[in-house]
Amino acid sequence: MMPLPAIDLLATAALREEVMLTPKPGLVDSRNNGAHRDMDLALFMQSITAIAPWFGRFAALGERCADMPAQRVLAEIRPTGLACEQAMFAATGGVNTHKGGVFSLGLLCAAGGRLAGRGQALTRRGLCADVAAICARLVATELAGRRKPATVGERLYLRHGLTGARGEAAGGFATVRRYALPAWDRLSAAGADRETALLHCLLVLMAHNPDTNLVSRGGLDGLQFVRRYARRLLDEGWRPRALEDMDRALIGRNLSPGGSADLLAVTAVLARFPA
Ligand SMILES: CC(C)(COP(=O)(O)OP(=O)(O)OC[C@H]1O[C@@H](n2cnc3c(N)ncnc32)[C@H](O[C@H]2O[C@H](COP(=O)(O)OP(=O)(O)OP(=O)(O)O)[C@@H](O)[C@H]2O)[C@@H]1O)[C@@H](O)C(=O)NCCC(=O)NCCS
Ligand SMILES: Nc1ncnc2[nH]cnc12
Repeated sequence: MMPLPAIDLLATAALREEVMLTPKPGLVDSRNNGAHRDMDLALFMQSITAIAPWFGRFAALGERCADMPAQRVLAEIRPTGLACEQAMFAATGGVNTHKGGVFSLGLLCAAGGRLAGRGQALTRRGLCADVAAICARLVATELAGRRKPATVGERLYLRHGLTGARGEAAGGFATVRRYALPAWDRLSAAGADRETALLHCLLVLMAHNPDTNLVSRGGLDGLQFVRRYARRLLDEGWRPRALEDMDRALIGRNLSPGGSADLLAVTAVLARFPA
């Protein structure tokens, strides 16, 4: 059994694999820029190159915080997260390519460092439980307690009660664990190729994930449109051509499921580990 690459290398590889996966409805890929005027494949690759070294820092920080109570860890790693975000913005000329990806995958790398620091094997359950413990108070402290929203996510919480990336992390990536990973395991066991399994997982995520990007661009109707479309393809079966049709439909509505794209990268990392 080959030893697993370190979780920080898996996170970087997952971001590259996600953006190269094609055809992804509404998202940047090797075929087009989806519903985006301000970013393309080259910019995403520049963003990933800038972010990559920071995943190792998250993991090293996690190892140093291995014995710290989980609820204190976020304050320890947030400055690194914000610095990583700044490195991303410097590389992209201020375009938000991976803000959510930095948050979700940074937490996963920090959790991996904490488990390793405690001499524990990295498992899907252990990684997700530690992320949930680190983020347990995040929604209450950063969303519920805020009156003046500073970001899209905070505005959508006040307006619709959507918790976005924070809620997904506080739930230990529940959408990934309940829907995407079972789909991945089922397709992999059935012999599906990796690209087909990833595209299927993206549809599963789009069908279930309350993606704040979709709501900020198209309101709750936009989110519902994408969820229903994804569920129909999952029910009827899909071919790449059907995804190209869905891509045209989302572009026509300026809809981009960026949150689900991030969770696909989270799925690709967790899929490497035993349950
Ligand atoms: C904790 C923060 C990251 C929270 O930020 P915010 O208050 O903005 O909260 P969210 O709305 O939750 O959005 C953050 C990004 O997370 C992705 N996302 C959205 N919904 C979900 C979900 N349900 N589950 C998981 N992830 C979700 C999404 O990111 C992706 O989409 C962005 C690109 O799409 P685009 O439409 O282009 O976005 P914009 O440019 O903003 O819109 P346009 O102008 O183009 O129309 C890209 O970010 C993808 O990654 C959401 O955007 C933050 O406050 C924070 O703390 N950051 C610091 C990092 C940190 O703390 N790290 C510490 C842990 S190591
Ligand atoms: N491929 C992609 N296109 C648009 N937004 C994204 N956010 C993360 N991955 C993305």
